[in-house]
Amino acid sequence: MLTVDRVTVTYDRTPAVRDASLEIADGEVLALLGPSGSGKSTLLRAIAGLEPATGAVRWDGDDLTGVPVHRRGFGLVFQDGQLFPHRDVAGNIAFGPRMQGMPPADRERRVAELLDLVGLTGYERRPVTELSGGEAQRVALARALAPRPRLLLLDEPLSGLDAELRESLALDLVGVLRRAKTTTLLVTHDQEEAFTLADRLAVLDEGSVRQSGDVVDVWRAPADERVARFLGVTTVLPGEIIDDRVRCAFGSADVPWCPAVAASSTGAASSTGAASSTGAAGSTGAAVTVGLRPHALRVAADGVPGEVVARARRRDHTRVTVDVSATVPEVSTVEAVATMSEAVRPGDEVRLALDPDGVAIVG
Ligand SMILES: Nc1ncnc2c1ncn2[C@@H]1O[C@H](COP(=O)(O)OP(=O)(O)OP(=O)(O)O)[C@@H](O)[C@H]1O
Repeated sequence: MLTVDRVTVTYDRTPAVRDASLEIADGEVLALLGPSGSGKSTLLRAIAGLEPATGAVRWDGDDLTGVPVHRRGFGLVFQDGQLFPHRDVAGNIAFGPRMQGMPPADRERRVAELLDLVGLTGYERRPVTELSGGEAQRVALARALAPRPRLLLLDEPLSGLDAELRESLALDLVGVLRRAKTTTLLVTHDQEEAFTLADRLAVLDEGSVRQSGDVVDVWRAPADERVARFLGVTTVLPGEIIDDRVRCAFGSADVPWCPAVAASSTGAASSTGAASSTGAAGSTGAAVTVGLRPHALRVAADGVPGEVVARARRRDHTRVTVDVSATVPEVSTVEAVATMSEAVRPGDEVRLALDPDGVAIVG
């Protein structure tokens, strides 16, 4: 298990990482997510031993302060793979095992095993200068995994690739990490990548870890508005928990996962009701802050009325900005979605229905 205990990294007296603490259990993938400049790479480099830091980095309780990079047993993959250009694919992958003193026949077997794992069987003799960007990143991953690191550190491993390749390689990477069962820290600024690959998330902002936890828990219950907005929430408004449901100006939704649901329960068994009825007699409403992602508000036949002020086509839906100030004065405009087939234009009157899937409870 990796333990990062109050790590601080300072450049020219300005802390780039402040008092950061996190843990990664064996076999788990943790995504370190945060905006550009939030300190993600700096923290990864401190864990690797590439950056002087205060605080402690421990593996299974052993303090690694003073342990040089190559003796930590960690594998590293950066954005641009950084393969050895003068070695072929096999030469790159066999490098770590050779340094560990593995005999040639075993090395050859290990190289073949890893090429199979990353889907590049038969690539042994290819010069790395002739690989595509995606192939090069696969080789970089195979090279990092070859010495069987106890921790894999991935710093934006897919961000140099185009969108389509990125998406397919992210799915491949999930398979590779699951099969290799390697404990992994993944640095990314891309939420989708974090969601595809990680078991847990840590959100870094201005050098501090704002929140960490199970991916879905953090997604549904961001710790504050800043984290919520970073995780795709575009509308924040007041709400109330009544029974198992959250109610806000756009309607109500089942949120059985919300801690405030348990807190507001009067103890009476409350089955998950069907309709958005008002609270049962005796139930008390607990005030909460509701966060809505664009897909929480869908253009529909019924719902809160508003006027479309902007529209942008996306790959699989249409994103609309809707002025709802006449009906929901606390939020003047909201981001919402329409299907591709709905011909929605600026100036159109639409209605917005609440989709529970895009609802978060903030704080
Ligand atoms: N070697 C350095 N010397 C001085 N300042 C640095 C150095 N490396 C990083 N910084 C500063 O530390 C802060 C955190 O940088 P870092 O690269 O860790 O952020 P990041 O979250 O990884 O960003 P990005 O997603 O853009 O890569 C930034 O303000 C950056 O300018």
